[in-house]
Amino acid sequence: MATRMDGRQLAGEIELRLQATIAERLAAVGRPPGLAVLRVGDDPASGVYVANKEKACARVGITSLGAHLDAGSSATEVLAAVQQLNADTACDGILLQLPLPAGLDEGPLLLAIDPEKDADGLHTLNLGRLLKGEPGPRSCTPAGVMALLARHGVALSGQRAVVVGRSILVGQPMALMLQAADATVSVAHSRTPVLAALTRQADLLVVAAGRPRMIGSEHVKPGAVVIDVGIHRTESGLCGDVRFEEVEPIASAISPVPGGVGPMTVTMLLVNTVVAWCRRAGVAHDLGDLVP
Ligand SMILES: Nc1nc(=O)c2c([nH]1)NC[C@@H]1CN(c3ccc(C(=O)N[C@@H](CCC(=O)O)C(=O)O)cc3)C=[N+]21
Repeated sequence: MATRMDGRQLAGEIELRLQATIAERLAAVGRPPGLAVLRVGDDPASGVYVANKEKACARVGITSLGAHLDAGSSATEVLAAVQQLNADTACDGILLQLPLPAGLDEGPLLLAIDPEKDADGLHTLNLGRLLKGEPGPRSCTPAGVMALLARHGVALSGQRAVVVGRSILVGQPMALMLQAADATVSVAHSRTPVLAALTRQADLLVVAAGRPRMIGSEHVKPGAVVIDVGIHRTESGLCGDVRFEEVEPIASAISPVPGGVGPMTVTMLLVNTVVAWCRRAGVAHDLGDLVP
């Protein structure tokens, strides 16, 4: 039976660290950290995530500077909101909640975010920093996966890792972070021939394909570590990209949905915000084990 990789537990522990980091530096900086979640329209799933992020901010002492524009907003209006947050000295982190309503192109809007306030790590400059191994905010979901692996003592050097999914949000930065940790990484996607033949070679399997319950026992080498990044709302509740009940008996460790990667994503967003707050104030932080 596999070890369950409990993201809620680890997220809670990191939140305690953030709380202490903030409290110890509050006098030196002179104001609390601020995180703006910029939401456009009313995607119902986004509503839940935004609410989770705001609650987490309140727990650790980050001020939420939420901005909610209506679904019919023009690109110019969203851009103006981003620029206002860039200029706001009380704002250390900006997250543009995706997906945007149809008709709004996320590309130029993500590029408009001040890279030093890019709490999501999705700006081209920060993706480039990751590619080159330079410090900077890292994409929250893959950074959360790395923290979960470290916490469970999963050694990556010399291991074969397979990432299923090649999105800019998760798959691509995940592959780069695993390579930086000396894993040998393959990236599979919807056009990969004989997916199971590849995934069965993996010592570490990270599934971020966005297809409910697509990965089963036939895809997994006995003893592998399996990370499920998917989250889907179905009639029978939340599920991931992995058939948990099928894979758990053969894996050595597995992250559940919910309670695995999701809470870690939120926590890494807070970490990026607190690190940016320290950097902008010229104060040292103690979170270097979580983001470079
Ligand atoms: N710019 C941007 N950055 C994101 O990081 C981003 C985004 N847009 N758009 C949507 C996705 C999705 N996402 C999640 C965050 C938290 C949970 C989370 O807290 N999940 C809990 C349960 C949540 C529930 O109960 O519904 C868990 O897995 O245990 C899930 C998913 C961030 N995303």
